[in-house]
Parts: sequence; structure tokens; C-alpha cells
Amino acid sequence: MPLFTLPNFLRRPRSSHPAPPERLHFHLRKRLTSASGPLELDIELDIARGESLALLGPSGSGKTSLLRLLAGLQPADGGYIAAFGRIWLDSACGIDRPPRERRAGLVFQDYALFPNMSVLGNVRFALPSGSPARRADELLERVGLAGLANERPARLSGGQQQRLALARALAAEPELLLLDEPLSALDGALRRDLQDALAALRERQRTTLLLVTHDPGEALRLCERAVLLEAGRVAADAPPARLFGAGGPADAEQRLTLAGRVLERIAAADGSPLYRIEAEGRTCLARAAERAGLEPGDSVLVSAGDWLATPLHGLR
Ligand SMILES: Nc1ncnc2c1ncn2[C@@H]1O[C@H](COP(=O)(O)OP(=O)(O)OP(=O)(O)O)[C@@H](O)[C@H]1O
Repeated sequence: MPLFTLPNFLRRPRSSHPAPPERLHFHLRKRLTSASGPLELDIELDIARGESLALLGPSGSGKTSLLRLLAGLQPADGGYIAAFGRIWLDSACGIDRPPRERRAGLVFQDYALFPNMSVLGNVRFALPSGSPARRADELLERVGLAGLANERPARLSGGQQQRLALARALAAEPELLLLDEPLSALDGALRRDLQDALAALRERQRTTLLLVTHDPGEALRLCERAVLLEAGRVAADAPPARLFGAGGPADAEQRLTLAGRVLERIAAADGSPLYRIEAEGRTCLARAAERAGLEPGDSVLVSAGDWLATPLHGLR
């Protein structure tokens, strides 16, 4: 008979779920209320550390809710999250770590910046303790905000606030980065620059990424895996090129965007370059998006509406 036993309320609950250090595995259930009636979110996914996953699906399919459940900002009705060697949630045994104990960084459409801190202060605040302060300057440089370091967030445009929110999320070096259309307020070259910066930073830190996007090009460029949600369930889980390909499960508008490869460069009548492209078994002629300087063999995304080819990096 032990001399001393801990009372029940002091015992730490133990989960029976395995939590391998290199994986994120979750099964989450949540009853939601949509305009057309109750919606049962029920999603199970197994994701490797460093993997980059696009979350797609029609409005109201549960994408934002899933990110909020993972971050701990919304309570699940049931389920578990085993994240990189730790249990964040196991409703069966009463474990539910608060957001600050989950190593998840998130950027939502409404940014949630600290209004009374400078731009630089917002990023510095998120640095893990012991990080060199210049890391905040590097991140601001990377997202093109170095010149605005001393401004207050309210003085920034929507796109600049979005970039600041991204820099702040990256500063915290999260194991899991949850991005809800983080680049939607940006256009053209800036969007491409930030996508490149995000890909480079993510690779360096081996961050696992869940990215909500409505942009097939973004999914193709940044993610090796795409999960399509429909009415709170996983309807498809495949490489983005397959999801958006002809006959794939993405919706008709997205299917107009094809993954292809440059066959050759030819000159149009006015001397501007045109490219012959093989995409999903058909050949087309396309102009290049921006000054792309495409070469034969390059992977591209072709928007069938106006036959515009966008170069892709990382397409498998
Ligand atoms: N806390 C909540 N309680 C009940 N229902 C909710 C809650 N939060 C969201 N919902 C509902 O759940 C449904 C899914 O919403 P969610 O924002 O997750 O969808 P989404 O796929 O991100 O949509 P969008 O692409 O438009 O952002 C919506 O109908 C919404 O009204």
C-alpha cells in the first residue's frame, strides 16, 4: 500500500493515442450550423512533418472551422490531435491544450494584429525567447515591409497588414502553420514573391503547412497535397495537379486551369513569345503570364479561359 497517493484532480490525464514525433494525426468532430441546416464536420487526416497541404472546397464546407479547431480557438465536440510527439487534444480523457500550448501559428483573413505596437514590435513579440532581434528585421525585409517598421498596423494597407500577419506567424517558428487565404489581398508579382518567400521559409524550418486557398495556381505552387472538403468531410485527397486535372473532382471553374509542360517557344506575328504547351493530353498555344522567360520542359499552369501560362515551381 503506497504511503501517499495523488488525489484524482492532480493527476495528469494520459492519452492512449500514439503521438509519433514526425507526424500530425487528427480526427475532429464538430456540429456546425450552416445557412442550409446543421453541418457535421468529421475530418481525419494524417500529415507528415514538413508536408504542405492545400485545403480547398466550396464556401461553408468547413475549411476555416478546421483551422480554428486545430489551433484550439474553437472547442471540438470530440476527437483527438496528436501533433509531432505531443497530444494537443484527446476528448476521451479530457486533454485539451489551450492555444498557447499548441505550436500552431495562424493567419486569418482578419489578421488580428496588435494595434498599439509598431510593425516591428508585432513581429518581435512573436519571436521565441532567445532569438536574435535581427530575425524580426529579416522577416520584415522578406515580406517587403522593412521601410514601414516603425508604423502602427492601422497605417498599413490591407495587403501590407496581410504581409505583416504572415511575418508574425513565421516569426514564432510554429511546427504547424495554418493559413486562411493569407495572400488573397495581394496581386500579381507581390503575391508570387510572397509565395516564393513562404516556400523558402517553410522549407528551412520544416514547417508543416495547411493552406486554405481558392486559387489552384497557389495550391500547385506551394503544396504537394490537396484536400477537398465538401459539407465538412474529405471528398478528395490527392496531389493538386491531379485534383485540378481534367476529370478531377475540383469544380468546373477550377478545372479550366490545367497543369502542363512547355514544348517549345515560338514567335507570334507581333514578335512576342508564344508557347506550345502540352496540358492534360492536349496541346495549346499560350501567352506567358508576366515576363516569365519559359523554357521547353518548364512546368506551367494554363488558364484555359484566356490561354495564359503561369510558370510553376515544385509541380510534381
Ligand atoms: N462556432 C460555430 N458554431 C456553429 N456553426 C459555425 C461556427 N463557426 C462556423 N459555423 C458554420 O459552419 C459552416 C462552415 O463555416 P467555415 O467558415 O468553416 O466554412 P469555409 O469552408 O471556411 O467557408 P469560406 O470559404 O466561405 O470561408 C458555416 O455554415 C458557418 O456558418
